[in-house]
Amino acid sequence: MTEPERERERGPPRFTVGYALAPKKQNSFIRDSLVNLARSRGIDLVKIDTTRPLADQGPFHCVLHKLYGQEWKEQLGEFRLRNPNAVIIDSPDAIERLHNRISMLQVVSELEIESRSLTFGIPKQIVIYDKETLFDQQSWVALKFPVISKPLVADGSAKSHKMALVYNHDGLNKLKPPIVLQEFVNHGGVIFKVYVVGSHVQCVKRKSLPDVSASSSSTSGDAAVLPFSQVSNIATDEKAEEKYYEMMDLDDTKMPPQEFIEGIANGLRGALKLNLFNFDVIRDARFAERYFIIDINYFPGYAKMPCYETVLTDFFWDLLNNSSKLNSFDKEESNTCCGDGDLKREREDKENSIHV
Ligand SMILES: Nc1ncnc2c1ncn2[C@@H]1O[C@H](COP(=O)(O)OP(=O)(O)OP(=O)(O)O)[C@@H](O)[C@H]1O
Ligand SMILES: O=P(O)(O)O[C@H]1[C@H](OP(=O)(O)O)[C@@H](OP(=O)(O)O)[C@@H](O)[C@@H](O)[C@@H]1OP(=O)(O)O
Ligand SMILES: [Mg+2]
Ligand SMILES: [Mg+2]
Repeated sequence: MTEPERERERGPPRFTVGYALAPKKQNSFIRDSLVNLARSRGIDLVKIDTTRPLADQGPFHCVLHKLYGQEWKEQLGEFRLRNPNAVIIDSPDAIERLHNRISMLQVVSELEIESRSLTFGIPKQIVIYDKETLFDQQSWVALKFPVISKPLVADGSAKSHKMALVYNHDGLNKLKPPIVLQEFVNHGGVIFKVYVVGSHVQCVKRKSLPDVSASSSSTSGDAAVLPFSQVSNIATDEKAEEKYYEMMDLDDTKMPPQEFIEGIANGLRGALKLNLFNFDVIRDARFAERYFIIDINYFPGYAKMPCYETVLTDFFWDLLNNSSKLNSFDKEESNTCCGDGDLKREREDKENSIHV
C-alpha cells in the first residue's frame, strides 16, 4: 500500500486543542455550538486542569490560553520544552505588551499604512505615576480637558477597567495613579470593535460614551469627574444614558471602510505578533476622516462576534492542518498542496505563535 492509500484508510487526522481560561471567559467562549462544530471538523477542545502541571497533561497539538502571572508563563515554558511540535496561541511575552496601556498603544505609532483619504493614530495621552505629578501643571502642558483616566495596568482585573471622565482640574482629586490620562475625543457615541482571529478581521458597532459638550468644562466639585466601567460591554437593551441613545440610532452610523480597517488589523497582527485580539476604534466627530485607536484587548469576547464558531474553527483548522503540512514540507522539501504565498503566510502565522 502506498502512503497516500494508507493516509486515505486512516481518515483525516484529529487534533486536540487544550484551553486554559478563567471561569468567566470559559463560560462565554466554550459553548456547545463551538465544541460541536470543531469536533465535526476533527478538532477536540479539551479543558486544561490549571491545578495540575500543564506539562503533565495532553497530548495537545495546540494550547489556547488567557491566564495571567509568572507561574503560568513558566508552565508554558516547561510544556514547550517537552512538546516541541505543539503550538501555543499566543506567546505570553507578546500578550504581556497589552497589559500596560502605554506599551499597548505604542505599536499603533509604529504602523506604516497608506490611505489616501483617511488617517489613524492614538489620542494624546500622558502617564502619571504619583499624586505629585498629577497636580503639577507642567505635566499637563500637552493635554486638553476633558480627559479619560485609565488604570495604567490592563491585566483583566475589574480594577483595570475602572475609568473616569474628567471635565477639568476639579476632577483630579479622585484619581488614583498609576494612570494614563487620555484626551477625550467626541465620536458620536459609537465605537467600532475590530475582532481579529488570525487573518480574519471583523468590525462591529457598539454604543460608546456620549459626546461631551464644551460647557462641561465649567462643572465644579464632585461633578467634575464621572467614573465608569466597561461601557462598550453595556447590553443594547440597557437603559444607560437613555435620552442620548434615544436620539441616536446605531444603524445610522456608517462603518469605516473594510479595507482601511483590515490594513490596520493586519499591521497590528504583525507588529504585536498576536493572533487573537480586538481593538477599539473611534471616529472623530469633527473630522470624519480621522480615526483613533483607544484600546487593544487580548482574547476578547469572541462569542459576541457574529458566526464566532465558524471563524474560530476555521482558524484552528488552518493552523493545525497547515502546521502538519509545514512539517512534512520541511521534511520532504516538497509540498503540492500550498502555493509559495500560502506557505509564506503559514510560516508567518507559525512565527506569531509559540512552538512548543
Ligand atoms: N480617548 C477616548 N475618547 C473618547 N472615548 C473614549 C476614549 N477612551 C475610551 N473611551 C470610551 O471609554 C470606553 C472604555 O475605554 P477603554 O476601551 O480604553 O477601556 P477598557 O476597560 O480597556 O475596555 P474593554 O472592555 O474594551 O477592555 C471605550 O469603549 C469608549 O467608550
Ligand atoms: O471575558 P473577559 O473577562 O476576558 O473580558 C473581556 C471582554 O470579553 P467578555 O465580553 O467576554 O467579557 C472583552 O469584551 P469585548 O471587547 O469583546 O466587548 C473586553 O472587554 C476585554 O477587555 C475583557 O478582557 P479583560 O481585559 O477583562 O481580560
Ligand atoms: Mg475597550
Ligand atoms: Mg481593554
